[in-house]
Amino acid sequence: MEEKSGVIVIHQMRLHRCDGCLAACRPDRRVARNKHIITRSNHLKRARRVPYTPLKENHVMANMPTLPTPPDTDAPPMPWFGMDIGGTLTKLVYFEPRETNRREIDKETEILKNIRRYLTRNSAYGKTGRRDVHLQMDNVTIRGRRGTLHFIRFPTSEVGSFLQLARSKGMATLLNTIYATGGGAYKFEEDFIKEVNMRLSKLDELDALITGVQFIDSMNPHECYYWEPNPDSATDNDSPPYLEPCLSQYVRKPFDFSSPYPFLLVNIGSGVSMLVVSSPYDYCRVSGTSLGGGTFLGLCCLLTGCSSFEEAIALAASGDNTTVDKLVRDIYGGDYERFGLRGDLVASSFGNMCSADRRAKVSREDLARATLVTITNNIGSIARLCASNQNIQRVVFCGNFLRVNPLSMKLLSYAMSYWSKGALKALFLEHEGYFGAVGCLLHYDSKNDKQNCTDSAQTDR
Ligand SMILES: Nc1ncnc2c1ncn2[C@@H]1O[C@H](COP(=O)(O)OP(=O)(O)O)[C@@H](O)[C@H]1O
Ligand SMILES: CC(C)(COP(=O)(O)O)[C@@H](O)C(=O)NCCC(=O)O
Repeated sequence: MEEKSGVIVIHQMRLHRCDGCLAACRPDRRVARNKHIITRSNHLKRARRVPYTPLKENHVMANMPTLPTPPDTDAPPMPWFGMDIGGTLTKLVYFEPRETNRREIDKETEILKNIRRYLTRNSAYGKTGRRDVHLQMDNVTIRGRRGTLHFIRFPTSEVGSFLQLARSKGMATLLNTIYATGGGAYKFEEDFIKEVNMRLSKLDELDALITGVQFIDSMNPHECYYWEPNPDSATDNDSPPYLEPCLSQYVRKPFDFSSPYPFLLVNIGSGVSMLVVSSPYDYCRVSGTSLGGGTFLGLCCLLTGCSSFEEAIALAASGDNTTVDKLVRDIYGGDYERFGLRGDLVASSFGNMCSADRRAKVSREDLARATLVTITNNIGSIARLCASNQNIQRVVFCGNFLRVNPLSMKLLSYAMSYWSKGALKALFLEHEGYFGAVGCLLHYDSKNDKQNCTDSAQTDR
């Protein structure tokens, strides 16, 4: 750990970018492809910077007329997947090509057809797997192929069931390697080999995250957005920022993210990582906190007896944290004027729960709301400190904690703007928690398809 211009730097990592690792890489660059992939043993070392053409110049925006891109004839056979096995959720991104070329039609097996049909015709898989149909992206170009990205998630605790399903669908006969990231790519590596004879080619989760963010943003003009109080609504300046009268005034607006650098990327997954992204090819992790989405869900389950994230969010949406939290006015009887602390600000999260009387009266909804406000505000405070220490104005929040959670997004928007006196802007991304998996998909490499591996094994013999 070191201190740099007031910021505690815990793990400093530089984004590596090999010339060939991105989806739209040119065939003549592919020779250099795996040279710089960060492995487990070296991923904490600062990676060498390599020349790299920024994504925006390489990728075609979905809504713009494009010149036909010649298909990449060396590309691996379908199916193409990217996987992020996180602390709570596993994210799977599947690319479905729009057209199948003759070579593929000839080679397409019943197994591949069945897998395609199974993935794209369903939106639920077993009890817990879900396809986020609303996030589906049509007209995406990867390695010269046009197609659709499908976004699928399931709890990481169900990896075993996923492997059984993969085996029953015959996936291993088509693929022997999947690009994967997240802690689970290490933890479950052996299980993938044992259960389905599939190797995981592991990518660093923060590299994959940033690659995914840049790619999706370049493909989706509506990816980035922010929340702002509607100028037409009657402003209620007296309403505390964390209660409905204030929050209900916020409306969602698109943000033009075409010149984003530098920005702070705050990934709120089970835990939280904060990265300063200085250019398309340069980032470092400046901070993090263990109080993240996992903490919210864990505490909510303990305090309210709820059993899912959706239930916890629904409870929080109808609760009131002021019965649980001690406010400035509970301590001062009003504002703490000298330091500009309004009486309705939270002075001490859960501070009222020291009282047995108050505990006896508190509702599940109020406890859920206080948990959400506590976790969200803490992340907001750390993000704000990091951004101001680094002289950054744009703070981009992502991760599945923000899924179906406009309350936290509005709270973060309010906190960023209020505490920085309007200098900081909170931004959000539509594909919330899927960027790591997308980063993996973009790494898809012809070396790892079944055919090529078999060929090289034969050559070795
Ligand atoms: N269906 C869900 N089940 C569990 N947690 C969810 C769900 N949807 C959103 N979340 C929230 O998202 C967090 C996980 O976010 P994610 O970005 O997927 O991180 P990770 O990679 O650590 O799994 C959870 O801790 C929880 O707060
Ligand atoms: C270890 C992690 C990178 C794992 O990522 P996750 O599965 O939570 O998305 C993340 O949980 C994290 O950064 N935790 C905070 C550690 C800290 O800085 O205190």
